[in-house]
Amino acid sequence: MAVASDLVLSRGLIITKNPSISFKSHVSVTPILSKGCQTVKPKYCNLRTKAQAAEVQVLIDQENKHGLSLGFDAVSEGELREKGFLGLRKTKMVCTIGPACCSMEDLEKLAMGGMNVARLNMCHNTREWHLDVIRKIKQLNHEKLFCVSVMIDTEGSQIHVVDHGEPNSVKVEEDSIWLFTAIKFEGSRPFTVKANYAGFSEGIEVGDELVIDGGMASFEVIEKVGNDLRCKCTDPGVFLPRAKLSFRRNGILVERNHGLPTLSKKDWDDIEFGIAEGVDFIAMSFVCDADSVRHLKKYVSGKSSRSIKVLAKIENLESLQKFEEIVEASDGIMVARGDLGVDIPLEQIPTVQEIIIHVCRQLNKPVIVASQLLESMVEYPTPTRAEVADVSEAVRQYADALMLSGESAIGPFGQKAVSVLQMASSRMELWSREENRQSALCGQRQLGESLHDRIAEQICNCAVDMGGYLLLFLSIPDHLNSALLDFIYASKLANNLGVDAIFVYTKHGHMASLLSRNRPNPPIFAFTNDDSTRMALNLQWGVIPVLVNLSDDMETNIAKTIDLIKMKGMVKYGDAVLVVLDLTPAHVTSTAFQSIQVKTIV
Ligand SMILES: Nc1ncnc2c1ncn2[C@@H]1O[C@H](COP(=O)(O)OP(=O)(O)OP(=O)(O)O)[C@@H](O)[C@H]1O
Ligand SMILES: CC(=O)C(=O)O
Ligand SMILES: [K+]
Ligand SMILES: [Mg+2]
Repeated sequence: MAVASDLVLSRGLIITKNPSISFKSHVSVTPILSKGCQTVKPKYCNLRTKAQAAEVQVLIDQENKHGLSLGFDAVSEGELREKGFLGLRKTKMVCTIGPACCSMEDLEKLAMGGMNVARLNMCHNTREWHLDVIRKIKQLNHEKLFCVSVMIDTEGSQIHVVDHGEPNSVKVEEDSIWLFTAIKFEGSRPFTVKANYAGFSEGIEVGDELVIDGGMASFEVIEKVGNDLRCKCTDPGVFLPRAKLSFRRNGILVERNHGLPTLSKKDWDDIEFGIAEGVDFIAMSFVCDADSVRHLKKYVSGKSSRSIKVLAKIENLESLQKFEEIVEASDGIMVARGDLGVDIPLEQIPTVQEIIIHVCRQLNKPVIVASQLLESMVEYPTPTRAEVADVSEAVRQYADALMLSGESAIGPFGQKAVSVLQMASSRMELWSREENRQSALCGQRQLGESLHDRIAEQICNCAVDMGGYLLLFLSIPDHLNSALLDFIYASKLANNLGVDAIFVYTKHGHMASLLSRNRPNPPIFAFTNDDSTRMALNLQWGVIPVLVNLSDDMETNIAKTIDLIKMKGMVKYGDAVLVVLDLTPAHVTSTAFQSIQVKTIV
């Protein structure tokens, strides 16, 4: 670790003359080589001398005195130093936590690899197990300065297999006869399958088709005995544990809602538990309408003073049919391709995904693409080329986040899977930026050379562009319109001026999300004094949430945050920052305090 002559700053920053200094592999410890040594990353390490380091110390003291401190997470800080502003990954990563990655060490490795949100699927494991994982993540956030949000994903009401007589998968032979029942049986009983719900066969007729997991195997119903179904295999395959059952008549899905509520008693218990443990997101499985989402949102906001975001999972036909109203009612969406593929033909998934992502952006809701992104990595240490193409396509479509399921929960290569997501998304983001730049070049030629001239030019260009956007966003609720225009404007300005970063000061994260919605090239640093806003913004494309203590005097806040970031070596002389204000001091009632400024670091 550091030697006596090194200056150890806050948050693990060390100024050292020793280039061979070795650190425990912890990203928050960043050696900054002082004068006389080779500088590792000159662009972002502009702290060279002890005098400057002393200056930083003064600033940190000031920071403490004025109660203004920057809660940067260790991973973004490290990534920024290493790769610079434009190198920061924009697409967020959600990892499902399971037995393969629930130790403190494994969670830390996933966090260091860039996991933004940890997902707990309440279908599996015990309350104690979930509690243990949540506490570990909170402890890591606290002790190691990570910023990993926690999501619980409800079990929901769905017909699935609870027992097929074997611990693992079972082969299904052509023409074999099987009994599907809701009655529990002891030990192994060949050719018998227990479903989780007594009414699973309601409305089903002889001649209907019973499909396993959207096509893993198919049967014809040949006899109905009470609630049980006797079936003959027509398309051989395999039963996996927890396989899902659906029914088709003349090739069309038999839609049945079984009278089951979207949230069962167990789901409500899990939600209570999540609220009590301070989770950041609740993902609602098998949503069928907007009302259930509104109901849960209202319930949660009445129960918790923190803002907990409710995400609706689009994973059945009903949710697909009403998805616009569901998107509007929710705080975000998950394209749950696993179960969706049980309800709709697989070939429709890619277009459905693209449409959902598009609508989510239109309505300004973050969207996660989930399931089977790197499925082969549950078993193998490298992905298939097709999987990398799928990940890249989701990134190109500008999804906010990508999710790993079994790849991290049960697979031995979870960290590798995270790094594949990281590399594939960074690569595609770079490509998309280049593509956008090329298409922008086909339009107006940039005339101005100085920043001042470019600002004047861009104001005029953006005013024209805004006309086009107005048409595009007519379907957006009225209350969003005026704010939207400001932030479309800000994002376009940021892209066209080539600023290095956008700083937005925000309480509830709304303006940060409006900026993110426009997918600007520079990263969006969202400074907020609300911890739950910070954790919620973790899911949004291109947003790096930073916890900060803000005073009522915004100009001083801006000056101080820029100073602190500069002294931390994260911006350098000449960098241009677009500063967007969305914090109206308590004593001001108008929105006149919303502003956009371009600041050059001096
Ligand atoms: N906490 C856990 N304990 C044990 N196994 C888990 C856990 N979480 C996930 N898994 C396993 O990882 C695999 C993928 O997990 P995941 O929960 O994402 O499945 P899913 O079926 O796509 O989700 P959902 O049930 O919400 O549709 C499953 O095979 C599941 O058995
Ligand atoms: C993630 C999930 O629930 C699904 O894909 O079905
Ligand atoms: K679930
Ligand atoms: Mg599902």
